[in-house]
Amino acid sequence: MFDPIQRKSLLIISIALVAVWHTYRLPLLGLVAVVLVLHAYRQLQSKSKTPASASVPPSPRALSPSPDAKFSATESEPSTWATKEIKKPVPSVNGNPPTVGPKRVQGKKPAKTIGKRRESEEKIQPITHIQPIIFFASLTTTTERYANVLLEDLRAAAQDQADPETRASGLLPPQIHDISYIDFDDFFLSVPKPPSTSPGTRYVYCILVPTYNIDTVLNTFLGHLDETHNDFRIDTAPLSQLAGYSVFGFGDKEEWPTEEEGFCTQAKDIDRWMAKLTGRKRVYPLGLGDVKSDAASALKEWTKGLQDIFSDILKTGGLGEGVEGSGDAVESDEEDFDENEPKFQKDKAQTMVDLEDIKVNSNSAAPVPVDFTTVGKSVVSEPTAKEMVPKTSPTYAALTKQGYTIVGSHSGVKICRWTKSALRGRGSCYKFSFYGIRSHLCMEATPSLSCSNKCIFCWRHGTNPVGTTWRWKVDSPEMIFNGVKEGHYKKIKLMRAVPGVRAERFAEAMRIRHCALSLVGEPIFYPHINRFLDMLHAEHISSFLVCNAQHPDQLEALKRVTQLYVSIDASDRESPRKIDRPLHRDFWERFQRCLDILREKRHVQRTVFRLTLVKGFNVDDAVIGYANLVEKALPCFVEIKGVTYCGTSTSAGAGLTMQNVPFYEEITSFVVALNAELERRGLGYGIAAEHAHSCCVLLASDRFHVNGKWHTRIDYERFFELLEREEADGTSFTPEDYMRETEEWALWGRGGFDPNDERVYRKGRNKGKTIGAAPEPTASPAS
Ligand SMILES: Cc1cc2nc3c(=O)[nH]c(=O)nc-3n(C[C@H](O)[C@H](O)[C@H](O)COP(=O)(O)O)c2cc1C
Ligand code: SF4
Repeated sequence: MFDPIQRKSLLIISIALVAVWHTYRLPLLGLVAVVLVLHAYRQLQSKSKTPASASVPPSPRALSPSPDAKFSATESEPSTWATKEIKKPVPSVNGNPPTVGPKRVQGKKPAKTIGKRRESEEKIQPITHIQPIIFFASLTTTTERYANVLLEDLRAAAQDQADPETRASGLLPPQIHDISYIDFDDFFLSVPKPPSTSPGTRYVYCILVPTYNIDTVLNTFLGHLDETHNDFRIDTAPLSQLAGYSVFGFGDKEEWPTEEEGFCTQAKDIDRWMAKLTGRKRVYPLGLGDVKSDAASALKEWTKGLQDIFSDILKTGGLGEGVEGSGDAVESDEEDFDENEPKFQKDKAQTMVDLEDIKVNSNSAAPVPVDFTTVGKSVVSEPTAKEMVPKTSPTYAALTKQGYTIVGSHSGVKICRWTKSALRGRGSCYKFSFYGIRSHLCMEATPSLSCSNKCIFCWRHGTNPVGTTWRWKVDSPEMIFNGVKEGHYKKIKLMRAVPGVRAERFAEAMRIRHCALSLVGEPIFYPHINRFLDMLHAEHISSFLVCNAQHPDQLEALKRVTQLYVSIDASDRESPRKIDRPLHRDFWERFQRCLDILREKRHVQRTVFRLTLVKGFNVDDAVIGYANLVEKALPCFVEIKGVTYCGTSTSAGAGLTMQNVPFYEEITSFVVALNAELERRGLGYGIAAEHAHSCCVLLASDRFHVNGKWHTRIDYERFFELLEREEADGTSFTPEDYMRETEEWALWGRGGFDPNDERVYRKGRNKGKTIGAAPEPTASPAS
């Protein structure tokens, strides 16, 4: 067959192959083994998926006779997209809806990227129309009745917008569905597609439900939501294409007085599941109505809030950034949106820059130093003056990172943790117990981020500018006033998506009632503070102004405020050096002059000493010293509060640790001793109220003890009436003219927690120890 030459060639090739084999056989065998193992592994894996899918919990509707799922998880085509007629509920034996079937998920497993794809689709397709869809469940027709009221209201709102000019966008007439008669998969497994003629239409689910502690369709519905979220084959947020959702619950407070006892629990659960399924698209907070009292009015308010949000969405094309809520059905109520949590602390060391430390470019015109403590009333901003907090400065970055909204160049606003707490029905700050300030109606702001002290316990220290003179550009009070309000409302609006926010409180919060001028810095540092106060009062916003007793001229010139505070952190000349670390060399003289001014003002303004006790610094043997100060200024009130530990390097550098935070028992012992000393001197004070949660106690002058009762609260409307009368005809008034009786629960010995609020204990805290326990080691001083 082969000639000798060919045979020889073949032999050489064979020998060469054998040689190659011997050289490379080990790596080759290894490669083959790896390929075989990988193949076997894949086979095994695909087999093991079958039992896993079988382990998905059976649908609660598994016994239902109608198994026709209309949509697969990847394709959603509504079968009945026209408004459905409401069918009368047909009572069922076990409450299960007769028409709904087991969830059938067809096709491939939708990858989690579907959500992302949808998001990108959303971006491409701007929202032009909002289509509200009302879902309700009702066994004894109450909720159905209210659902029809909502239907009419939304229909009227859509009608109002039916202007030919605005037809290109707007609110569409609502649709309504009885939860008992829909196929859940049509609406709660995926979102109906917008009509092809109007691809910018997006749906908002408005869900109205009662609560039943017996088995009803609501259990089935909740089961579906749970199952949809937990079905591994379905995107965890398959309803994220909605423009949003909101839930309103009806319950009976006579039988289930509190949420802990079961009031509206199923509405709360549905709200949480919907947060998960929509990817946290709660457009408006959960509304709750008691069918025996306020259901109609609460629903009206909720409806109005919804309509406002619809307008916002149509204007802005979406929900905005929102405040993240976990939406976790179980855990979300545990969330703490405390921006003041020490989570920022670790970055502080890097961002600690005092404005004084920032070098001014030597080529630029240096700001003209104006000694603000001697400056005349009409301050004109130097054209060459620098901005106090320029947008490019590290101070700006640090403050905004901490949640401040910087307004103009030297003012700021921030919503405090108590405002958030009150929005969630969890209690207000101590100023509610003592003076009736409801925290969700309170704006915390300052027209001057600069301060003339460097207090060791100021948790903002290092991020706020300091200085003894105003040498910056001055913004107009109008600009500051409008800016802080806008900043505040924007922050409040972001709270609407936070789990647990109450619809009624959210609605109330959209009208500021109080302004705590105490955020950071020194408000009377601002040259136009009086004009700023006029603006607050003109809108019936009460003013609580805190100053640090370092600016006597400004204090003297200050017009009426609702309540005037002076921070007192030391009882003798030496302590302030260690605690407040004032920048003024004549700080003690300034302080003494401020006390004299306060004494003069005490029959015109409500004057308050705020004592912050720092164990080891200003508590021991300080009672006599503080009593001397009280005797000098005779303030209307003395607030005594334990320092809150902030853990900054500044405080640590000053030797402040958790050991310096006094226990509540230590505060109360101090208060009792101070009170005894004031009594011994015949000054006429008594212990009026307490807020144990904030480690705060209130001593009050007997002027506010009338007919055997403390009157530490404020009648705000009366204050504004008197103020307007004074402005009109010069009739002066005194602090006693607008006092109100203190609530029983706030009195000394009662703890000071409003029984109408929900008490939330942090994990691991002993409920029984709250009164008399150490304060939370957070960096959030109630201002
Ligand atoms: C058997 C029964 C159980 C109820 N359970 C609760 C409950 O746990 N929590 C609650 O807030 N209200 C509860 N309610 C009150 C109803 O939620 C309330 O009456 C509601 O308006 C009923 O709405 P509907 O007429 O639309 O069915 C219950 C009522 C009944 C009759
Ligand atoms: S802590 Fe201060 S800012 Fe916050 S609610 Fe109370 S008074 Fe207002």
